[in-house]
Amino acid sequence: MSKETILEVSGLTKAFGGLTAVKAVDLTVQRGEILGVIGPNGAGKTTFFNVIAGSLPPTSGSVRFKGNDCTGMRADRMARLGMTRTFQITSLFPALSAIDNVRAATYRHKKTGWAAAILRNRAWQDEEADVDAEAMRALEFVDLGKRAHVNAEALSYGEQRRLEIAIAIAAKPELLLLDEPAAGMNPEEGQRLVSMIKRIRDEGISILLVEHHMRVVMGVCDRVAVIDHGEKIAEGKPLDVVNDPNVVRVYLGREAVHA
Ligand SMILES: Nc1ncnc2c1ncn2[C@@H]1O[C@H](COP(=O)(O)OP(=O)(O)OP(=O)(O)O)[C@@H](O)[C@H]1O
Repeated sequence: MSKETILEVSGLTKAFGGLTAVKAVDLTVQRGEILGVIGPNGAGKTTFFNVIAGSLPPTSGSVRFKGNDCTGMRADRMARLGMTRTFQITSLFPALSAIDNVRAATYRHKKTGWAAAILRNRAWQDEEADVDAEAMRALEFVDLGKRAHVNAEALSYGEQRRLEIAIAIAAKPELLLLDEPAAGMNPEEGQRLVSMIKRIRDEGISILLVEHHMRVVMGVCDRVAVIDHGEKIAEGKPLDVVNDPNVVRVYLGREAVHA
């Protein structure tokens, strides 16, 4: 593994009974890059993402993060190592404010235990102030600073999706895994998302992005890997990949490659 490599996925395979959704996929993410994984409906993107993120155990293959074998490691342990993922909106607490949603997630990474929380000692108070400041910084980063005290259920769809990202970056990851962040977004929200993802990378966070929307992938990724029927069929710079005959063939008849 080169010293620039932050994530190395080797021979990753996931079978559900007789159906192999991910077939021996190799992939690396270099530190500081935005890598996109695309593919048509049912190609295996979500399964691939969930296996890397520790939400599904692989059938075979390995996932190494910063040189550590973290194959099948639970998401909370991965977060402590520096790799966080976004969850779908369903994981938000609807009746909690945006900032309390971020705080709730941040508590998982706190150093002081429950005893300190009961005693409300100095260490606990210091950490409370840190959590508040970090949560607000994360919200401001995704342009939700002014909506911090609005309940998650009252946020617009696009705002809820940005809140998911705030929750993931509040943990201060070195690698962020984004699960179809543009799903359901209108073009304006998609454009906003693209600049936000670039800003996150400019903070020094590497990004693996699984995404269906070609426009978002083209606008933001340094490199793209294409999955079809669970196999990686192409990999390279976005413009090279969309002109790859294999990719054109896979997308033809299903959706426009440049859409
Ligand atoms: N838990 C599961 N049990 C059985 N089959 C599954 C399961 N999850 C996914 N599959 C199957 O694995 C294949 C890949 O699905 P997956 O959701 O990973 O694709 P995808 O590329 O993310 O698709 P989409 O873009 O539509 O979300 C599909 O044939 C799907 O039906």
